[in-house]
Amino acid sequence: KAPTAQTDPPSVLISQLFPNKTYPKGEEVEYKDDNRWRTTSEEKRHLDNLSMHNDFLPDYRHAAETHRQVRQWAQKNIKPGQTLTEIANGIEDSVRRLVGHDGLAEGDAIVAGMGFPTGLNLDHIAAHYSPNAGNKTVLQQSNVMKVDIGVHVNGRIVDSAFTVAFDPMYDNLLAAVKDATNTGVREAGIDVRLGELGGYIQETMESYECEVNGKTYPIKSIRNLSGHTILPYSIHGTKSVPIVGGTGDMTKMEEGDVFAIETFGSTGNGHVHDEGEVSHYALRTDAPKVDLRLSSAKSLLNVIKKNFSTIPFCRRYLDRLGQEKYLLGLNNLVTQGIVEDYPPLVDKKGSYTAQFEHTILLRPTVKEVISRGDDY
Ligand SMILES: O=S(=O)(c1cccs1)N(Cc1ccc(F)cc1)Cc1ncn[nH]1
Ligand SMILES: [Mn+2]
Ligand SMILES: [Mn+2]
Ligand SMILES: [Mn+2]
Repeated sequence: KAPTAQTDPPSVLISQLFPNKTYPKGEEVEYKDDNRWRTTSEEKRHLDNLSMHNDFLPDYRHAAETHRQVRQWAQKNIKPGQTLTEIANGIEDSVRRLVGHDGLAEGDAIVAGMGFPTGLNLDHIAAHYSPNAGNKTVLQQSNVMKVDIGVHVNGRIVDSAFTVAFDPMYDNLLAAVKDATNTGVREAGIDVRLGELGGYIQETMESYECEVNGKTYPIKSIRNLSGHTILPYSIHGTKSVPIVGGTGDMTKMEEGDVFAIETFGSTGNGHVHDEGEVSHYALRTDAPKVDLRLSSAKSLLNVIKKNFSTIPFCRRYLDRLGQEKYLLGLNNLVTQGIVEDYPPLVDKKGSYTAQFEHTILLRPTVKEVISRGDDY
C-alpha cells in the first residue's frame, strides 16, 4: 500500500504523496488595481489553462512541495555543533530522495534534483557559499546562517531561502528581512516597475534596527544584491529586482515572468564583494564554441553537460560523480568563459546578514507564490 505520509527524516517520494500530479498550489494572490480584472477574465483564464502554460505548473508545484518538506525538516534538525558538510548533505540527500533520482534519465533532459548548490552562508557571508570537500566548519550558537535551497523538476527551478539563528538577539534582523521580502512579494505584479519595488523593499527593511552584542545597528538593504527572473534551466534570467530605491529601473514585470524575490539585510556596509574559495559554478547559456587544448577540461565539460546542463553545480557534486583532480580543468573552463564561477558574496568581516527568498509566478490570472509555506 502506497505511503500517505512523509517520514522523519523525509524519504517518501512527493509524487507518491500526490498521485496524478495533484501537487498543492502555492499561495494565489489577486493582482491589484489596474490588473484586478485578470482574476475573472475569460481570455486570461483560458490562457492560464492552455497546455503550454499548464504543463510546467505541476513541475513548479512538485519542486515547491519538495522544497517545503525538506526545509521544514532542516529547520527542525539544524543545530550548533553540526558541520556545514553534514547539513548540506542532509538537505541534498533529502531533496534527491523526495524528488526522484538525480541526474539524467537515459537520453532525456535531466529529470529532477538540486536546482543549485545548497547555500549555507554564515554571518557576513550573504550568498553563494557551499562547503567544498574537506570543509570542517562547525555551525556555532552565535552564527546567523542563510540557507538557500534550489529544487528543480524538468528544469523548473524553485529558489527559496530562509535564515537560521539560535541567539534571540538577531530576532529584529531576521524580522526586518522577512518583512522586506514579504513587501516585495506583496507589491510584485504585472506592469509593476522593478525600481519601484526596490524602493518599497528598502523602506520596509530600513525601518528596523537591531542590537547585537550590546551595540545598536540600523539594518541596511544590501544595495548590490537583487532578486531575479528564473528561466527553464537558468537560475538568473534577464531582469533583476533591486532591493534599494533610486535605481530608476523602469523595466516592468510581465505576464508569464517567474521571479525570485529575495532581500538581504546587513549590520555592515550594506554592500557585498566577491571573496573566498569558489564552490558555485554553472555552464554559461551563451558559452562560446572553443576548441579546448586541455583534455581534462574537455572530459570535464562533457560531465557537466551530461549531469547539469546549465543548472548550477558545486565541487561536491563533481566529487559525488567520482570526478577527481578536476580543479585545473574547471578553472580552465572558467577562464575560457565556458563555465561561470560564482564566488562567495560577503559584507565586511564582523557584520551579520540575513536573507529570505520566495519564487513567484506571474500567471495570466493570479500571482502564485509557489514556495510559500506555513513557515515563511
Ligand atoms: O546572485 S545571482 O547570481 C543573481 C542575482 C540577480 C541576477 S543574477 N543569483 C543567481 C544564482 C547564481 C548561482 C547559483 F548557484 C544560484 C543562483 C541569485 C541567487 N543566488 C542564490 N539564490 N539566488
Ligand atoms: Mn536563492
Ligand atoms: Mn535567487
Ligand atoms: Mn566570474
